[in-house]
Amino acid sequence: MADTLDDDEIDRQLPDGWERDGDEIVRVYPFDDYLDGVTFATHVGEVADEEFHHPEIRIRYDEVEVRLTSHEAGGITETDIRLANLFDDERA
Ligand SMILES: C[C@H](O)[C@H](O)[C@H]1CNC2=NC(N)=NC(=O)C2=N1
Repeated sequence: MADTLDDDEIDRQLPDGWERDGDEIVRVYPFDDYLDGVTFATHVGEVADEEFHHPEIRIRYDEVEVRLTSHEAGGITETDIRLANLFDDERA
């Protein structure tokens, strides 16, 4: 099981655009078109399933919110940081 990161490690490793919210990291991705957000959410889901590490995804009419935490570890781990970067690549 992965070890959780401490506060300093999280602050140092959090990718640009992501914020910490308790035991989760979160990013909101804006979209002009609702279906572009839906497509992005699908790509996030595909990456998550490939990596077997699953975020919470909330699709709103003009944005998609993605939340990551490592449930089994009980906090934020390197896996969450890695997935955050992978999701950002899907947006690029
Ligand atoms: C049983 C447990 O859900 C699985 O081992 C995997 C699936 N996806 C997961 N996703 C996340 N975010 N955290 C986990 O600990 C996790 N565990």
